[in-house]
Amino acid sequence: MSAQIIDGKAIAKAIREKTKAAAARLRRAPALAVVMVGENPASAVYVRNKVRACNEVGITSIEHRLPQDCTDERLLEVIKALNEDATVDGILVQLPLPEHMHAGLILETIDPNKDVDGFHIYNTGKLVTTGGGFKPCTPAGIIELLKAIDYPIEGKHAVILGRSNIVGKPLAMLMLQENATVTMTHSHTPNLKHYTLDADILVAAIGRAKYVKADMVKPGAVVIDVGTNRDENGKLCGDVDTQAVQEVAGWITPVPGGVGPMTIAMLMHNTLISAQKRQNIF
Ligand SMILES: NC(=O)C1=CN([C@@H]2O[C@H](COP(=O)(O)OP(=O)(O)OC[C@H]3O[C@@H](n4cnc5c(N)ncnc54)[C@H](OP(=O)(O)O)[C@@H]3O)[C@@H](O)[C@H]2O)C=CC1
Ligand SMILES: Nc1nc(=O)c2c([nH]1)NC[C@@H]1CN(c3ccc(C(=O)N[C@@H](CCC(=O)O)C(=O)O)cc3)C=[N+]21
Ligand SMILES: [Mg+2]
Repeated sequence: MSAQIIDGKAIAKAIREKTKAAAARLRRAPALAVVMVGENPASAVYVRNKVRACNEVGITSIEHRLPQDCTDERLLEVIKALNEDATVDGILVQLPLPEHMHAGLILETIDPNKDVDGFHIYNTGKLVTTGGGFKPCTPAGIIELLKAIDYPIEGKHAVILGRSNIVGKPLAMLMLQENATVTMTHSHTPNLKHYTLDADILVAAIGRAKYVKADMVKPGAVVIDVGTNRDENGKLCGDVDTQAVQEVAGWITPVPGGVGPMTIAMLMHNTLISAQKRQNIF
């Protein structure tokens, strides 16, 4: 048996095209401010990909680069100015921030109505209660991938490896909304395999290269690989041992070309929604 590959690149492209068409109907192009502090090389790649997507979709991108030794106060000034700038629809502060800064505090100063990452506690609160806020891009992109392959989430057992605030936890909430039965696991979970072998949908978001092996996966399962790691040869790889697992799984996302492009497509989508709201489209 060999899994079908979920083509995140193609699905993301379709979302960007829809976003582009809708953005062109606005009075003013949506604008996204991307703030990057320091010189993290991985962050630089993602920021470049985000700016490229903005250009393609017709979103104005505003890049702010601050030095590694930037203070919380300086970054807060930049965010305050962006909050007050009526032409800015989305604000994204690239994570991780340097060690000496207080990321939690900083994220709470972004105007929740411009928080297109969906990381502010206001949007987190909406996510767990009524819905309607900005949904974090990676989890939202994963739900879109499952919809694109017409996979019925309702009643399925979704097992999530990793409980970060940006992937694992918000994804659990979205899966619950879709009526999955959700199991969250983390580094203190004993006998992980016990859970993964029962998963209809297995999501790996732990940051460990090729950690998920074929003997951990139920035959026919949908395997979603969020990991963005480097293998022993410095090559980009996921949290899943793709080559082995694709012999067991029913569906699998590749790295690159799976979840990563969806994260960026959903960021474009969220920025569009923000601009539409600001321009009273709905
Ligand atoms: N493609 C994309 O768009 C994105 C990719 N990523 C990638 O996804 C990966 C995860 O990132 P992120 O969500 O930020 O996670 P973090 O690095 O913040 O946290 C990792 C999580 O995995 C858990 N964990 C670590 N080892 C194990 C293990 N052996 N078994 C079970 N759980 C484990 C940790 O548990 P504990 O809480 O107990 O420490 C923690 O909850 C990274 O590779 C990152 O680069 C991230 C965001 C977007
Ligand atoms: N405020 C904030 N928001 C984020 O959304 C955010 C963040 N900080 N910090 C880091 C993580 C990680 N992340 C990725 C985005 C795109 C790819 C992506 O495009 N991946 C490509 C490959 C890219 C490459 O070649 O390295 C792919 O999988 O095909 C990966 C990872 C967003 N994150
Ligand atoms: Mg990917």
